[in-house]
Amino acid sequence: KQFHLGMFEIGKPLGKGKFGRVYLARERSTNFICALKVLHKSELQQGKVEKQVRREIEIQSNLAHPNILRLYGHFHDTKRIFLILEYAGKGELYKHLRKAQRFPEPLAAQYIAQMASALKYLHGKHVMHRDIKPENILVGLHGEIKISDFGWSVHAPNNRRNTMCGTLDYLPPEMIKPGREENWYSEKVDLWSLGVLMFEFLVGEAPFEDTPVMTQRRIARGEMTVPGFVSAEARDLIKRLLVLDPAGRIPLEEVERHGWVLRHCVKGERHFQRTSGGKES
Ligand SMILES: COc1cccc(-c2nc(Nc3cc(C)[nH]n3)cc3ccccc23)c1
Repeated sequence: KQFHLGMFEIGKPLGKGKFGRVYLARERSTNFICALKVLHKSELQQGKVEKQVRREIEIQSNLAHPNILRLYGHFHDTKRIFLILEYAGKGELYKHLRKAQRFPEPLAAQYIAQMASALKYLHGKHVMHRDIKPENILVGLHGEIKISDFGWSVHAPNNRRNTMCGTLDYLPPEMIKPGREENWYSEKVDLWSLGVLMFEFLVGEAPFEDTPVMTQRRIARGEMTVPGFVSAEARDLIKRLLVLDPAGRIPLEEVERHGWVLRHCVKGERHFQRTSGGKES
């Protein structure tokens, strides 16, 4: 299907990410609501991220999962690239996390179950995200979460060296310590990040948060303490994800049937549950 700008009625700007602005949009012929991400080719060239954007488009357009933001299509004009993305009505998860400071365990467990389901789907296609963090997760109208921003995802294995920018908090030890780079590109990196995400949901800050040098050292040694208010079952799952040896991390199938997750998640639909007083799905 060929898309072009004239097909869309552009609505309010939703916000701007690192390399582009996002607008609410409606496709005229179908009245379909979506989010239009506008990237300026010049900015991408300066940031040397054209390849990353091409990869994001190639990977995300082939994915269809309720907890992964859909990329319906893309088009470009002389100056800009446009991504036609699924619209997630409740915006960025990290804003909800900051506002709430930390999530109640039942809500955190539902989010972790949805993440595990999405990661299982991704890993089944030999795609790993490699940049799981609250900033890259959006919230849909019914409270379901959607992984977005596949800029760092790759088809395993991949031997591109990636200059990391942004927070170190979510990096697994195998990407901190030099050597044995084949570990860099196993899907197990997403399991570590899932553990960091779970900790941040429950505690309100990342487990190894510190100065950059100290963060790297604490990650490499797996030095973190889980506060007392975190339940024993949640602590158990965090400890099974934040394992230095990638091979020792609990597999996603076991995350989904861990006591802490099962206790808070109703059987059946994993990608969303009504939490605010709605009927159980
Ligand atoms: C930096 O803040 C940004 C940046 C980009 C988008 C939002 C934002 N996005 C969405 N939904 C989206 C975004 C995409 C790609 N699909 N669905 C909803 C919101 C609601 C309130 C405020 C902000 C929102 C924020």
